[in-house]
Amino acid sequence: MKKEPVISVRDLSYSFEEGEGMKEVLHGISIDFQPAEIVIIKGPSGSGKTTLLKLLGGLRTVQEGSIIIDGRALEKASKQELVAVRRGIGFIFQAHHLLGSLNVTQNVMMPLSFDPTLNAREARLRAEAMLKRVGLEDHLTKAPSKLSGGQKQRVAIARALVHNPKIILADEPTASLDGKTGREVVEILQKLSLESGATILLVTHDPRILDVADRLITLEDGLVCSDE
Ligand SMILES: Nc1ncnc2c1ncn2[C@@H]1O[C@H](COP(=O)(O)OP(=O)(O)OP(=O)(O)O)[C@@H](O)[C@H]1O
Repeated sequence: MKKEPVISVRDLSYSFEEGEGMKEVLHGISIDFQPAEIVIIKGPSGSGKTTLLKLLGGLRTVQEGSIIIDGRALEKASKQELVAVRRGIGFIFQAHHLLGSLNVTQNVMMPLSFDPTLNAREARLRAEAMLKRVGLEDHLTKAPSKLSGGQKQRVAIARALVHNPKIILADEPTASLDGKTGREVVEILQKLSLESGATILLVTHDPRILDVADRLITLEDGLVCSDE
């Protein structure tokens, strides 16, 4: 039996305003992503990787074509539905966007604040358990500014995964890290996705982490030029 894709993209095009006109940067992309797949999206600078990831995460509006996530078409979704889609996704970005005014555990608790079934104590215990899984049990009450780059990125991973998302979108998660630390961060991500069955889409230029992928997609000039 064929599995239902978690994300289905059809004939997706996207343009940015440029001067008086528009510049198309994605030209009719069609791809399916399956449950529990780890997919790396690579390609030259400017090929449209980040734009694609942002569209998939509901962070940009679909202009042309279709994106279906868990049966819901983003191009037809209301603002409220888009918020619900975004909350079901774990985002990890190069600049990890940790809040400096909150400690490590409080940062990881943030996505749980939308879950009405959890009280604050349960949310804290969940966040602490997640931080333990990424090896940060000794840093629970520290300010993010007191952590190394690799540790901050592990906090960002814990925060992205604490609400058990089915989809994790990561944009250059190892870009600011040295080779060894970058590798560790990606291996943690891989281990956690194997445990939870989440689909991971990871945009990267980092050749050292390509082997964690089940599937490698190359974008060039806004088109999928290989998918293997
Ligand atoms: N906010 C924006 N306004 C106008 N043009 C943009 C904007 N963001 C991206 N672009 C253009 O869209 C194209 C695709 O950009 P995108 O960031 O998706 O590429 P990328 O493959 O992720 O690049 P990189 O590897 O350098 O991050 C580029 O030509 C870029 O200049």
